[in-house]
This record gives sequence, C-alpha cells and structure tokens, in this order.
Amino acid sequence: MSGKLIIIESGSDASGKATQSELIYEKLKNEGVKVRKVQYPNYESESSTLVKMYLRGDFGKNADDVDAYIASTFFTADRYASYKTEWEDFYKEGGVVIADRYTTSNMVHQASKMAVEDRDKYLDWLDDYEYGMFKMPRPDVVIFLNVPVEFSRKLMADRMNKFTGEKEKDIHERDAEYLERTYRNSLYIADKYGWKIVECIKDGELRSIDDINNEIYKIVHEVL
Ligand SMILES: Nc1ncnc2c1ncn2[C@@H]1O[C@H](COP(=O)(O)OP(=O)(O)O)[C@@H](O)[C@H]1O
Ligand SMILES: Cc1cn([C@H]2C[C@H](O)[C@@H](COP(=O)(O)OP(=O)(O)O)O2)c(=O)[nH]c1=O
Repeated sequence: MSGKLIIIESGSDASGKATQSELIYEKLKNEGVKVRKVQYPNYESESSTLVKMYLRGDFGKNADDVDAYIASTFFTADRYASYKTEWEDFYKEGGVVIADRYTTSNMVHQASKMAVEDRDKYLDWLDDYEYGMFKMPRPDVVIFLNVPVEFSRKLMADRMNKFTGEKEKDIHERDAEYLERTYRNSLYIADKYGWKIVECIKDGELRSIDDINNEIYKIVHEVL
C-alpha cells in the first residue's frame, strides 16, 4: 500500500516553502503520523552537483542560457537519487512524505523558459520523463503558496543562498525578468493542474506564518 506524497510549491523563490513544510512535518509527527520531509534540490547529496553548477552559472550566466529540457534533467536526476536511496521504501510501505519542491518546480521554473506555444509539449514531456521513465510517484496533492514576486523579493533579500551559505543569489534569483515570467507561468500551471492554491497575501499584506499553516494543515488532512 503506497503512502501519500504532499508537495509544497510556489511560483516565487523565498515564499515560505521551507518554513511551512517544517511546520506541517512537526505537526504530523506530533500526531503520530509516519511522516518524512524531503527538500529539492537535495544540496547535501552528491547528486545535486550538476544542479549546483547550473545555479551558480557554470553553463551560462543567465537561466535562459541553459535549455529547459537540459536543465530539467539535472533536477530530475537529483530527485531520483533521493527517491531511490532515501524514501522509496518508506513511501511504498505507507509513509507520508512532505516535499519542499518536486517535479512541480521543473514545471514552474523550466517551463517558463519555453515559448507559450511550446509550453504544453514540454510539460507533457516532463510528466512522461519523471513519472513514466524514472517512475517517481505522482503527488497526492500540490499545495501552491501564492506569493507575488514583489513580496518574495523582500523575503529573499536577506536570506542566505542555500548551498553557498552566502548572500549571493543563484542564476534564477538574480534575474528579475525571469522571476516575473516564472511567477506568471506558475499561475497558469497551478490552474491547469488543479493545485490547491493558498493565497498568502491578504489586504495587501503577507499573512502570518501560523495563519498560512492552519490553511495548509486542513488541506493536508483532506488527503490523509
Ligand atoms: N508568512 C511569513 N511572514 C513573514 N516571514 C516569512 C513568512 N514565511 C516565511 N518567512 C520568512 O521568509 C524567509 C524565506 O522563507 P523560506 O521558508 O525559507 O522560503 P522558501 O523555502 O520558499 O525559500 C525566511 O526568513 C522566513 O522566516
Ligand atoms: C527542485 C527544482 C528547483 N528548481 C529551481 C527553483 C529555484 O529557482 C532553484 C533553487 O531552488 P531553491 O534553492 O529551493 O530555491 P529557493 O530556496 O530560493 O526557493 O532551482 C528547478 O528549476 N527545478 C527543480 O526541479
């Protein structure tokens, strides 16, 4: 009996994914749920080497310098290594997995590089690649934190780069036009795939961490 796979995604970097995933993980653990949390990219693993090279600009200084299909394969391979070595058995034995980013991040970030008329073709290819060829599980629910770029930019400003531990930004984060385009693309994707949208802005302000988490918690319990 397979378990459940719950994804926390967004259309903007620095939007509370890590914060919310951790809170949900802790709540479920305290309830006695057999739960694990994973995060992608898996920077601690050797499997993220090509992802790190890509994000620091070794293959091109701008996100658009690296073709969406090529960049996607780096992230997919990193995910596959984590799935096979860390959580496949746990999941197949009924465990609940909370993922901060997943295939959904390729959908949001890499599809935004495609011309609009080529986007669906890429999305179909990605679906077949990750869920068909690599046989990674499909999510039971994708919880989409809707944080427009102008808000996430503020949260990102002081945050450290996750793999260098310094303030320097990766090739996605330092490209304002790319971030805007990615955010717009994410709204299209969230709608197309029926993701559960959590509106994080209310009356022009970012909602509190706990307020957002209470909404996420309800969605999670609907699928458990
Ligand atoms: N609702 C919120 N209100 C205020 N600050 C927040 C909120 N959610 C997250 N933060 C802060 O924003 C920063 C980025 O959050 P994080 O969870 O690391 O985002 P992500 O995983 O999407 O990059 C962190 O410093 C975090 O404490
Ligand atoms: C997991 C994943 C991330 N990405 C992108 C999203 C981010 O811009 C970047 C690095 O992810 P991450 O370090 O988690 O970004 P942040 O903490 O700022 O939210 O890689 C993909 O393009 N495809 C993927 O499959």
